[in-house]
Amino acid sequence: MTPDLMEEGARRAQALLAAKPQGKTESGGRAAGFSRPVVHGEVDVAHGRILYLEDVSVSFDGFKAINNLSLDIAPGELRCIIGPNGAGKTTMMDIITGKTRPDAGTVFFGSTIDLLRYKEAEIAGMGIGRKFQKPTVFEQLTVFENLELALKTDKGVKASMFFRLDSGESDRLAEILQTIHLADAVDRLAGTLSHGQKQWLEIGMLLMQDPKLLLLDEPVAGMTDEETARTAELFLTLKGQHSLMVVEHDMSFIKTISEKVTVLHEGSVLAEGTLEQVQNDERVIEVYLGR
Ligand SMILES: Nc1ncnc2c1ncn2[C@@H]1O[C@H](COP(=O)(O)OP(=O)(O)OP(=O)(O)O)[C@@H](O)[C@H]1O
Repeated sequence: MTPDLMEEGARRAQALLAAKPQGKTESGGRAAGFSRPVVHGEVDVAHGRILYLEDVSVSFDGFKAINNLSLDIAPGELRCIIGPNGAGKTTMMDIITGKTRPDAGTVFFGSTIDLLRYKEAEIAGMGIGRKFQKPTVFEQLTVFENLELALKTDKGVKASMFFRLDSGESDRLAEILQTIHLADAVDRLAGTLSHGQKQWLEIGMLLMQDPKLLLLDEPVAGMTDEETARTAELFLTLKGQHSLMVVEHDMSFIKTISEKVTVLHEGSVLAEGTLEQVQNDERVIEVYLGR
């Protein structure tokens, strides 16, 4: 989530809390920003690509963090991105989401939307959802309220306080609760959830906005084995309905979910293929897997 969206979401959560008498809660000092204008338009995927990067480069103080990077993702694909520390994985996501502007190259959403012409919040509104490594949920709100908050469009704080879900939205919320394995925890304060459950809740908040493309940064870091297995299940459910780009270091998790894996190294694609293919690639073994 972008910083401005985080602030906006936090403002709304505060307004909701002020309207709802309750005991003291800990927020953990974090705030997510899921209430933002959802400007869903059609994304033209007729050419078989929902995301397309070509010859993208960016330098920080003369250091090329992304170096002529070209990559594309098919609609409904679940793509895993791996690579050593500093390979440029986060920077690539920053470029896709408009947080970082590249010095050169092309970044398209579908075949007609030039993402480099849009700001971070606009890109989020087009249906590109991003999940950072640490969970950012509103800890002092319930699971239900977090999901509800994620649906509220940019109606201003007052309007959002009186926001009511229509029946279609209620159905969607119930469906997402099942998908993220939190149907039994709907009334629990998010702050009382386990780390894995918070991660799922945040994914649920993104899903409430029906993103076309989800970027997920190390989603299973810090999870128990059981939570990791459930997250794999979750991603396999989401694949097809959404396109997913998952950055992970956990190879057994990748093995469970992956079809195509892209290996980044020094800001470029080093190898691409099935996990087995990239694991047997000498260059990959040298720079990453064999270390
Ligand atoms: N804003 C910045 N200013 C200077 N250097 C940066 C900046 N952002 C990234 N870098 C550098 O660019 C390189 C790529 O960083 P990036 O965080 O994208 O790698 P990564 O593949 O996500 O690594 P990790 O697996 O450790 O998260 C690193 O050498 C990093 O230090």
